[in-house]
Amino acid sequence: MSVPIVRTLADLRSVVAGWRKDKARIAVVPTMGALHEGHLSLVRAALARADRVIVTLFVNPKQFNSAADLAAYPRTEEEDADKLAPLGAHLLYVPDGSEIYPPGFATTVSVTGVSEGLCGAKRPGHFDGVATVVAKLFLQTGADIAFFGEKDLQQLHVVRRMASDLDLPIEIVGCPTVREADGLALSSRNVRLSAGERAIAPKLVAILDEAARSLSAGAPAASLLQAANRSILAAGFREVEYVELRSAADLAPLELADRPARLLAAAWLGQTRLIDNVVVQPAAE
Ligand SMILES: Nc1ncnc2c1ncn2[C@@H]1O[C@H](COP(=O)(O)OP(=O)(O)OP(=O)(O)O)[C@@H](O)[C@H]1O
Ligand SMILES: CC(C)(CO)[C@@H](O)C(=O)[O-]
Ligand code: BAL
Repeated sequence: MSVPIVRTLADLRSVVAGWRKDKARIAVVPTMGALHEGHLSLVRAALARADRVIVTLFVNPKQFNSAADLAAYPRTEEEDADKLAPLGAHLLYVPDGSEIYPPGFATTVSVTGVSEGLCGAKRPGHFDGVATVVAKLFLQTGADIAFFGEKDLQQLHVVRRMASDLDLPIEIVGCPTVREADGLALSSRNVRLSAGERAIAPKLVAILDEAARSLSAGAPAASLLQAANRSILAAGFREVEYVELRSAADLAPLELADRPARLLAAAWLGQTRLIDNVVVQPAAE
């Protein structure tokens, strides 16, 4: 069994119209391909909540911050389709670039507030690119429910805000981060890590986990986050972009883990930028 692939909006709409006649509940799982177990976990979650699951594969130029990163982004469409088929995903939508950004395209969806800070501060325009393409994918698929990974936690919050602000009739579901046995969060860009870098990479989450435990024990964030920053550099990362404690509800900055929180970080390992985040249990009163 293979998964059917459609490349045009007209074909997508004709498939979806048939499903709608049957009153099917439709899910979408947006991706940029190079699928791994993290993506597949989203597809499984979608299959459990919907009658039909569309996986989208579009390497969105508007969300990249460098031409080199865009050019180097892994593209493995055939293998991706092979991975999806046994799961039972119903459709792979691989839009031609002109289906997403036709000539003259001039609209940007821009979410303020939650897009600012963290990755938003380091990747100017990134979340505008994400919000714009996700809005289009929601409208093109007409899905009832969409699945996103918590590995990209700020992205999940941006998408939730966008869907709510624009009254898009779609439920947004966040799914837990899938990790390698040593803790490293699965990510399509991990293939770029050298063997030496791969050995260092899981130290990011280990340092975050240890800091999260101290925060849950009531330690104030400021000095702890500085120490975590130094530990990440000492582990062999080249640069730390941020290590921040944020409220789990809305990603507002926190100085103490006095409510459910997340500890988020982004750091460069050689030429690869890794992001991760961990749950921080609130400190007891
Ligand atoms: N390890 C993971 N666990 C759960 N979901 C994940 C994981 N990695 C990615 N996802 C989710 O898969 C969806 C598509 O992400 P994307 O295609 O960008 O993959 P990626 O691995 O995050 O790649 P990269 O960050 O290198 O671009 C997003 O909702 C993302 O949060
Ligand atoms: C949501 C997304 C598919 C939009 O291009 C991308 O940002 C991603 O893969 O996380
Ligand atoms: N997973 C988020 C996509 C990006 O880094 O552009």
